[in-house]
Amino acid sequence: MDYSVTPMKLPSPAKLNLFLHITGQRSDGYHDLQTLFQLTDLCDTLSFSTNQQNRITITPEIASLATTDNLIFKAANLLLPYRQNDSHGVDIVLEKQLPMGGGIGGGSSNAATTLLALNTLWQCDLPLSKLAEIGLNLGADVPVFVMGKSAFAEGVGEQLQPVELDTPYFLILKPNCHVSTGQIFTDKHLTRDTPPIKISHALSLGGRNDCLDVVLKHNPDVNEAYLWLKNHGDAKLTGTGACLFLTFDNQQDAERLRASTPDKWQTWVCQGCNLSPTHIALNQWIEKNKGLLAH
Ligand SMILES: C[C@](O)(CO)[C@H](O)COP(=O)(O)OP(=O)(O)OC[C@H]1O[C@@H](n2ccc(N)nc2=O)[C@H](O)[C@@H]1O
Ligand SMILES: Nc1ncnc2c1ncn2[C@@H]1O[C@H](COP(=O)(O)OP(=O)(O)OP(=O)(O)O)[C@@H](O)[C@H]1O
Repeated sequence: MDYSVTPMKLPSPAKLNLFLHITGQRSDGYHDLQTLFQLTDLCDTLSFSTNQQNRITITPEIASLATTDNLIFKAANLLLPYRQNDSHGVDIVLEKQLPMGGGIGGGSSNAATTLLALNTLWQCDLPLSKLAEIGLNLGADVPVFVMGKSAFAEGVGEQLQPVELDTPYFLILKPNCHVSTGQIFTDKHLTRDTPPIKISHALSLGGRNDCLDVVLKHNPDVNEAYLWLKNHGDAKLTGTGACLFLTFDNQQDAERLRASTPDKWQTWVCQGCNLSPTHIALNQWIEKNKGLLAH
């Protein structure tokens, strides 16, 4: 079976952590979290074409990131043992829009999109739960993108309960710095003892992020952007940053504030969604190519 005539083009969305509580630290050093993941329609795009040469390529290269370190490459390699059509490799074209290391999960999302695409193209036919388990080896945020639904998450982010959230608009702002997730999680002043809450409370919570104070302390640029955004509403940090966001009922208000944001910061306006754009596009591709898949 050669699918190369029908490249599969899939969006790879960003997530926001609407709140992030750290409820404890495990013996392996990792932290137990409770968080509300909202998927968004702000996306990278990945195009997958199978090849007969058994090679995995990614173009264009991401500057200062070796292909072997790219989570897309790692995800494809983790799926290789499950491939049913042995001679097939894949050529992947990445259109990157999501800022890297910004707390919106771009790398994790790219990995999840790759697992989902190749699960079909390589006819692995693994259930989503198995793909999520494989993806967890690449990062704590991969499972939510594999499962493809906005969700309340516990553990390190892998214990997921899908939720139906409002779908407001967001202004996302990226300060001009990179926040090291490892540095934030090793700071001795990090809040690590927030009492666990029940999912029934999670949807009505204000939206505190336990990493905020430590992130602001280490990163003056995030602090400056946070103070600016706070003048315009209930500014929040996603993940361990650096990205900050504000919520809006309508797109016009979000765009208006975006237009007045100082040029030195990158900004995006997007909308929350409950179902991942990746899954919607993948299902459409499968529907359209049913005939091919049946062979
Ligand atoms: C903060 C979140 O963005 C919330 O969605 C994620 O939990 C972060 O997930 P991630 O970027 O995939 O993080 P990883 O690359 O797995 O971890 C980077 C480092 O952060 C620390 N880390 C990460 C996640 C976690 N629950 N506890 C931790 O202590 C670990 O020292 C780890 O070595
Ligand atoms: N395809 C990829 N896209 C982006 N980053 C990648 C990719 N592959 C590997 N990486 C590496 O992973 C790091 C984290 O990327 P990512 O964009 O997921 O961070 P993040 O938004 O902070 O995620 P999180 O919220 O999960 O912490 C990057 O700094 C980069 O070195």
